[in-house]
Amino acid sequence: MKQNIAVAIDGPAAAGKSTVAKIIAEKLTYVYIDTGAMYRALTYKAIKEGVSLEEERSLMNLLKDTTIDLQQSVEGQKVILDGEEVTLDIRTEQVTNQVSIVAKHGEVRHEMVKRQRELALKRGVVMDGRDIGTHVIPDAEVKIFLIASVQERAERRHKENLEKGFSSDLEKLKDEIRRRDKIDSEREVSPLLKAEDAVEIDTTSLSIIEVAEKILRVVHDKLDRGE
Ligand SMILES: Nc1ncnc2c1ncn2[C@@H]1O[C@H](COP(=O)(O)OP(=O)(O)O)[C@@H](O)[C@H]1O
Ligand SMILES: Nc1ccn([C@@H]2O[C@H](COP(=O)(O)OP(=O)(O)O)[C@@H](O)[C@H]2O)c(=O)n1
Repeated sequence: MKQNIAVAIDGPAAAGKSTVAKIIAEKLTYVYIDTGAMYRALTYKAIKEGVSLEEERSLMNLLKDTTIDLQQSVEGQKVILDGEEVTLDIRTEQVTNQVSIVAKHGEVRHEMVKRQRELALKRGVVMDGRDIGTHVIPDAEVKIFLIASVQERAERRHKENLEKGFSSDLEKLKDEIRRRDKIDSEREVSPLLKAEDAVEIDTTSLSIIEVAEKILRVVHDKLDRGE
């Protein structure tokens, strides 16, 4: 029976992917890989170095000299950019609102996908993003597509912001989520899409634990069948 499989979790912004991916990885003692953090890290560096986010060539020049490490720690996943921790820096509104522009570029995606596939090679991974089931690990044993209404997703982010002591505007969050979903879904290269063989879960009226339990059930069914 296969014990180390790949679990791919995709879906739009703030659907709950990273929250449940971390829980699933912990329960299975798998490695959690946040692919969004990789696009965010490149976006952060490009903004800091004044590189145009629209210019694919310049971004590729930057990316080829960039290391992005995802480290597991007791406090959660740390994102290390060129040896410096940027875990919190890549979550600012400025990065969030521009990351989808960087993620549109085909060559950037090609390089990121190459790095992500290397991380998934050994299996025993839970990877979340937008194109994991369709493109990064098309042969993932379990594929999940999480969705929730825009209202619910914006409310979740709003609550999260307020809890962190950040200022937050619900209407603005709704607009930003809609805008990012649109760019991610309409881009030419590996857009946000449910894989044909993915299990879709609408998390709008489900708790975090309920979502995690549903996914774990799919994983255990797969492991029990030994496929
Ligand atoms: N099922 C759920 N019910 C309520 N809140 C949730 C649920 N899933 C996630 N959240 C909260 O919503 C916010 C966004 O979740 P996150 O995992 O960051 O989404 P994503 O990785 O898809 O962008 C977080 O504050 C998280 O705690
Ligand atoms: N596999 C992935 C992961 C993220 N991304 C891009 O990176 C952005 C940030 O991803 P994220 O997972 O950190 O976003 P949140 O949903 O957590 O806000 C997305 O909006 C996409 O533009 C992508 O294109 N492909």
